Amino acid sequence: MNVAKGRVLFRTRIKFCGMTRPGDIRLAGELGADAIGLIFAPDSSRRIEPEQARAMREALLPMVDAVALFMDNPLDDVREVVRHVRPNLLQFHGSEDDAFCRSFGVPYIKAIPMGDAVTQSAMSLQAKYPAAAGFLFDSHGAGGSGGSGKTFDWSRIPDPLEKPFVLAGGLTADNVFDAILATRPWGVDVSSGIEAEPGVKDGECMRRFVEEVRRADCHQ
Ligand SMILES: O=C(O)c1ccccc1NCC(=O)[C@H](O)[C@H](O)COP(=O)(O)O
Repeated sequence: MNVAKGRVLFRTRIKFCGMTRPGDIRLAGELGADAIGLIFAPDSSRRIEPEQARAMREALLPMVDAVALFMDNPLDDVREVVRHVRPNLLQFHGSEDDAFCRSFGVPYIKAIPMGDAVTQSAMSLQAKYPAAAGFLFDSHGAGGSGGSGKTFDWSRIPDPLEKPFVLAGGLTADNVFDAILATRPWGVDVSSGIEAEPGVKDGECMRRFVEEVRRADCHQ
């Protein structure tokens, strides 16, 4: 049991992002991932179309969430995905404001860029996104894409946060143990670190990643 900053954390959630193949989605569930990310950001090399996503959603095992990821997509894009894919959670990675993100009637998390010299305080983030279910701290700079495979300085994560946060950016089986002990996140998110190539996941990397998260959770 991890107690960090007065919070009792029993299990670090795992999101495998940038899934493009049904077999990878099924394996993610079998290995113990809590969520899979489907990317609809216009310029992503991992982008899929709503029709593909709908079929892939059927590969999801019970009790595994589908997260739909957007980056300044038009309103109708998001509406189409919400209607046809029925995601459990939305992730907004661009300049979307709280009113836009909350308007779809689905819980959302907001990606926060940590690649710039200055980051926002916990208080300002919570004031800016009052309806967010949580934040995802990632290594991109303002306006940048995710899925970079690069880490950021984990000591810069705003604290104290009232909302749960997910740590992302360059995580792998080789650094996720240290990342969890350093930041005690609600969850961890990975894309490049479990891939053979963009969008093509590697089962052994996925398995090792989950194993290392579990090892961190058992660490006193
Ligand atoms: O992954 C992408 O291709 C992507 C493109 C544009 C906006 C966001 C994107 N991904 C966001 C994610 O949540 C990634 O999982 C996150 O950035 C971590 O990626 P990685 O550093 O490759 O593990």
